[in-house]
Amino acid sequence: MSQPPDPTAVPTAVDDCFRHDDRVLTHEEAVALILARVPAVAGTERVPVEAAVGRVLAEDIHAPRDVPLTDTSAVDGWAFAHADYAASNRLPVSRRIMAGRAAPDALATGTAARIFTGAAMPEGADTVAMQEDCRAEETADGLVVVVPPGLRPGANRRRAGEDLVAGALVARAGTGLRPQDLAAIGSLGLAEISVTRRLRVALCSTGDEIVRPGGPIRPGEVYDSNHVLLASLFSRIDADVDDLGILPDDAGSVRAALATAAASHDLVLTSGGTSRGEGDHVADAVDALGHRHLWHLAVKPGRPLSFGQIGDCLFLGLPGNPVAALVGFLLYGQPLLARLSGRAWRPPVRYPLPAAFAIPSRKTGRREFLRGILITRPDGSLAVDKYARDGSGLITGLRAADGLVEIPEQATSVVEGATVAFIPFTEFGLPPRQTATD
Ligand SMILES: Nc1nc2c(c(=O)[nH]1)N[C@H]1C(S)=C(S)[C@@H](COP(=O)(O)OP(=O)(O)OC[C@H]3O[C@@H](n4cnc5c(N)ncnc54)[C@H](O)[C@@H]3O)O[C@H]1N2
Ligand code: MOO
Repeated sequence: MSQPPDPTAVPTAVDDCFRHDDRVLTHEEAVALILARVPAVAGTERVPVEAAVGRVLAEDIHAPRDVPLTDTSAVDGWAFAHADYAASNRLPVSRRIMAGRAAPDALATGTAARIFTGAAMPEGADTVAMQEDCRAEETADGLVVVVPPGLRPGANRRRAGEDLVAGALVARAGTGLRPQDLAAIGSLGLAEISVTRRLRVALCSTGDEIVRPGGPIRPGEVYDSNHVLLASLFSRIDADVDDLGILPDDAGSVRAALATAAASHDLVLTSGGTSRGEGDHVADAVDALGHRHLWHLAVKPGRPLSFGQIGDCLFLGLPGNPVAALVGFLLYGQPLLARLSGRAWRPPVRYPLPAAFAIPSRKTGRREFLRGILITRPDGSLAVDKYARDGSGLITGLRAADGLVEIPEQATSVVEGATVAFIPFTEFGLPPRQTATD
């Protein structure tokens, strides 16, 4: 059993008010502690805008000009001054304006311009009629367009700057860049932006019983599914990941591996070896080399999750049970990684849904995250069921689930039909379930 660390070993940068040596933290306390403790890495780099998805913006971006640059037509049709149309809905066509041409001269009063989607509106025109609604007539004096009544002033016109106004703050430093953010930045004409540097993460599994897939397995051994899980999660995250392999249940080896890893990484992430078994040396190694800021949560699964630091390198120790490893990563690893990469973080959205299950009685005092399966009821409304078996070793339940159902600490039971909080896995950036069923 690990002892609380010597307070004198606390790094000077660490604020002692966050020490929680002698009690189990709640979910909220643990997230708050992680957010308070984790500094953003220093260092930025410039990258092409189209290669920046998932990166964290390191500069504020202002619009250097209006988008769109000028008033443009939103449809193929005819452009005119609404005042002229109000006087007569038969307008001689005086010109033709294609998209991509320089801003045309002012439109002659009392006439219409043939115009196409995206073309700059001529000065004097403020309204566009869709071609499907109009009739073009050849007359002795040339082409005339007959526009139906009822068009409001400004119809089918896109205003200059209606998407982004020159000078506006388009994206703040700390934004996690999505394709639509990059489209906005591209619309400003920027080809490169500054982003925070990629994180350096070391990943390792622990335990003498763990073996890597691809080789033989003997009785008592377990294939290293957590490595597959975590490596896959990191493939979607802006980080360079080093695989440290499997640490044996040997105190000296674990300590040496963690010390070496901490010297060259921003984060060491382990799975297994966090609880109090005799072969569980990870926590002791972190205590000896650095400091644990939290261990033991009033949360199921994930109770023995630990978080700390070795020098400037952060440490997150996920429990070995695969369900606890994933839930721990999503609930605590994600805010940690967000903060470390300088990205703004918000708690995942909880959707209130009726429970399609019941829990007649439960142990209070800990928050529980169940595997939740969305179901559509006969009346078409949504509800959430729970995966039938709660075991923390069941990867099957993680695969069947669409997300997590959060049961609060004080709940003594859950009644079928009661509203529960459902967090879709998509809230954590995971893809939706797409299991082939036939
Ligand atoms: N006496 C107590 N025993 C346990 C406690 C406790 O508080 N007191 N907590 C239980 C809980 S909750 C969990 S979760 C586990 C976590 O234990 P560890 O983090 O120390 O993990 P291990 O003991 O190494 O392994 C637990 C379980 O997970 C399997 N495992 C481990 N690594 C992997 C991997 N890379 N891939 C797949 N599966 C893995 C391992 O074989 C074990 O079955 O402790 C409880 N016990
Ligand atoms: O983290 Mo353990 O059950 O809570 O698997």
